[in-house]
Amino acid sequence: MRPTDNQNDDSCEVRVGEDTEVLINQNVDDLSENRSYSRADPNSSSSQVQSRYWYPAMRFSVFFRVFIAVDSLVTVVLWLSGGDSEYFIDNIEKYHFRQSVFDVAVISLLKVPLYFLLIHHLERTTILSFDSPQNPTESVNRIHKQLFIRQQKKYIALLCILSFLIFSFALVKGSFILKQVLEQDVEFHSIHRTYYACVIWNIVASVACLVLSGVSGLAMKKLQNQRVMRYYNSLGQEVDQSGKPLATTASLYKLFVLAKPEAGLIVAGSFALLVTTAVQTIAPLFFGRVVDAALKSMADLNRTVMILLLIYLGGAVFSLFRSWMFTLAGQRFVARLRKQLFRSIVLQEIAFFDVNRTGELCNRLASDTQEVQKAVTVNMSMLCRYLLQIIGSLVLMFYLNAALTGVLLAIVPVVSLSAMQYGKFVRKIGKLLQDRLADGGTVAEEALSSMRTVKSFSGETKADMLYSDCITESYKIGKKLALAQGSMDGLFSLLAYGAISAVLWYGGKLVYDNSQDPNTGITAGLLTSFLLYTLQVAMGFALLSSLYGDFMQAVGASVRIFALLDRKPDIFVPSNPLILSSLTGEIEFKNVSFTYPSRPETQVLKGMSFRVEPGQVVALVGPSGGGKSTVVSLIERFYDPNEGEILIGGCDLKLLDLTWFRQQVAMVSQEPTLFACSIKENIAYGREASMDEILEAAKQANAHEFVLQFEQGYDTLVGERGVRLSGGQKQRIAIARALIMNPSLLLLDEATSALDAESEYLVQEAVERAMKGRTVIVIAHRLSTVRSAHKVIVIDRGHIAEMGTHEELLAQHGVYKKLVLRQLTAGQPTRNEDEEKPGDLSQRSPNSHVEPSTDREDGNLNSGNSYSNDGFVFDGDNSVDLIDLK
Ligand SMILES: Nc1ncnc2c1ncn2[C@@H]1O[C@H](COP(=O)(O)OP(=O)(O)OP(=O)(O)O)[C@@H](O)[C@H]1O
Repeated sequence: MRPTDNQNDDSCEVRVGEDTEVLINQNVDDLSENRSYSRADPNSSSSQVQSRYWYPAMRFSVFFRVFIAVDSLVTVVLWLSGGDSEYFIDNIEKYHFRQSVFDVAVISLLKVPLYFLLIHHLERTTILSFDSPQNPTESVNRIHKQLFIRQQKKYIALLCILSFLIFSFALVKGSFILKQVLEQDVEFHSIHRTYYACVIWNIVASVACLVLSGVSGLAMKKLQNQRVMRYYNSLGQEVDQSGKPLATTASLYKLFVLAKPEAGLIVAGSFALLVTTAVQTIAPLFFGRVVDAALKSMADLNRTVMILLLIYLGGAVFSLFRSWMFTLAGQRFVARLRKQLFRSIVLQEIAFFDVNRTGELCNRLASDTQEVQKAVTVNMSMLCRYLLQIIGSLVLMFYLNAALTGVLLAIVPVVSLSAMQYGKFVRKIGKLLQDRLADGGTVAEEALSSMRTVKSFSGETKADMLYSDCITESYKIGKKLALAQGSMDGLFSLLAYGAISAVLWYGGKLVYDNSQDPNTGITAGLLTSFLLYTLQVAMGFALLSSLYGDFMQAVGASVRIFALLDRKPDIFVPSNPLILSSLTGEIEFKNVSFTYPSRPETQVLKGMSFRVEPGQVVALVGPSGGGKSTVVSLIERFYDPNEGEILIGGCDLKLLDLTWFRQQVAMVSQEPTLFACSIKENIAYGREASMDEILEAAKQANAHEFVLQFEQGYDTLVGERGVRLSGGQKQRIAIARALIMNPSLLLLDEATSALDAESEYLVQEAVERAMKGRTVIVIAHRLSTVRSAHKVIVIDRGHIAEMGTHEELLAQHGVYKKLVLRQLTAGQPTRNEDEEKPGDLSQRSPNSHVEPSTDREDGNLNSGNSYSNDGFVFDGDNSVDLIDLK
């Protein structure tokens, strides 16, 4: 951590509590609670880290303020609830010190702002008087410290005086009233009992305030130990001291904020829900009435059943409406959430995809979003419904028979506590199950998307076993979940039926009492209603308990969703990105070092420096794993270097507008990936293009001929990753895709894959055409490419081993010469010549050594001669027999 910048503006930001932010303006230059410094790594977007002190929400000043607010509320409620309105008005109009508490209420209302103000200033001056151990150079100077301490004392004194005055008043008033009560003064009319309570409460509260004011000085000192330093990057994300974003926490509240746009639908659904719940709550009452009516007369029975039917009809209409609104809200919510989540994922930096598996990310999009959707809509509606149903039923049960309800309620706490424990348990097992299922999903995704590789290695059984293992694991957890759920369901049933039996017994006794004496006990109809309510309450509790589990699962899913949603791409974005007037293709690597974030212990590039002039063709060669592709990835700015600079046209690549820059650059890789759409759409992937432009690009890339041979021409679908095209065809479409961008800088990873001679010739010709008039950086595998390059850079283990033209490097008798010799010695004709291809400047297999062919010495590797494709080695410093070219 390197402090660089003391924010010497006139404001000092002090974050107080979790969600309280206090901005204090002051004219003290050298004091700041809000400091910023740069991280050692300047490449991250979060390199500018700000630190702030946070004070806990549960602290003295908050407690004091809450107490004052509660005190005032209690006093006012006691005052307002004292007697009828006439008595109340009398107390104000004919105010009497010993008969009225009007003065107490007014004082308690007035003291709220006074206390709040004093407590606020006391806390503020205390905070300002603290030194900062984080940065002693920014500590408060002595004069200011004294000043703040003096102010702090002044506020404590004011608090004590205020509390003392209020206490004295309360005590005097209380004493007067007590004296009159004790002396049984004839002139004293006994006041309403809530007024007595008000006076007593006032005395107790004022004593408490006096004590709190007295200890406020001590409590304020504790603030210094309670404060916590928190760090934020320039995006406002909380980070640790090294600048890494902290894991996101999720809460149900955050989830509901996410569902805000659906508030209208949810409110409409909730209204319908209220009506349906009311219907369900009233219905049992009518069941009882039906029983009693049946015992009276047919007319009574018909009328009661008709009313019941009408009530049910209304309930059904609103039930339809409720279900429609909530389902619609859920669908809208999940669609939006998935879009947001996908956007957030695709915006992440490439390093993120090095460590996060595709299958897992797809799972977040599919199943986690589903869980969350269920929680905020369906589960939420069920929660409200069952809660209302339980409350409504209980109220009606009290109304029907309080004693019977008491019997039932004795069992409720046991059920609720078990439900909570059950929810926790289910949440834990549910999360495990989700994780295992996600693993299974990833394995399946991997296998299915690489079906050709799986089949060519006869890997069906292996893939099958891998997937089976994952599913078996999830099944084992599922078994536990089933047992837990089953046993808990059994326990709940036992409790519910136990409650019903108890109610039945006691209710039966009351019905029996009623049959003996109609003035006692209850009727059979009332018992029926009561039993139905009991069932309703028991069912409500049972369903609520399962909802708790669902909510907890949703919280688990939302933690993962928010971690993705809130994640800011860890790539530096300049506040004013630059767009150059033109991209000449001039590139300079200045002492660039790089380590992949996913493998921090291995430095891949070590202080690499080179220049590429505009219009040059630069070939990167070297042993496998040396770092050639990494150089290309850094130029594409998939990653930022850890040290050094990459200059594009003299400007730091990090300062350029990334979207603009990438539009000027095109990449053709060895094994290009096409998208599962038409050829036309694949060629125009980088930008909107007319059909003429597409045709022109395809012609340039030698693709036009073969595309026309397809029945559907440019509308032919290429299949997933272009699987319906041959290797050479895919490469030519990829070249067309690059050409249509008319890039100033072309990045090429020359194909080494086995193409037939004709196809290879066509690809090579297209590549050569594409290279004309552009700056090109090519990871070269062919001698012909290297020979025609303006500059050859030999990269070995992250260093530039050699640099120069082909001829210069050959003259050096170094790594490059070895490399060329290996290629030349690699072209041993094999028995099955038709299937084999020319050598490769960066292949590995330690194979044969043969006499160089004349064609190859000429650099003409595309003559149609066939050589062993893997007959060439360069693997670090492996020694091989060298044939001196001379
Ligand atoms: N995404 C990645 N995460 C971690 N390490 C990586 C990543 N990509 C490459 N590496 C490692 O970086 C080193 C250089 O790899 P790079 O692909 O740049 O070599 P290369 O010279 O292009 O090799 P090849 O010619 O075989 O393609 C290798 O050790 C490789 O394992």
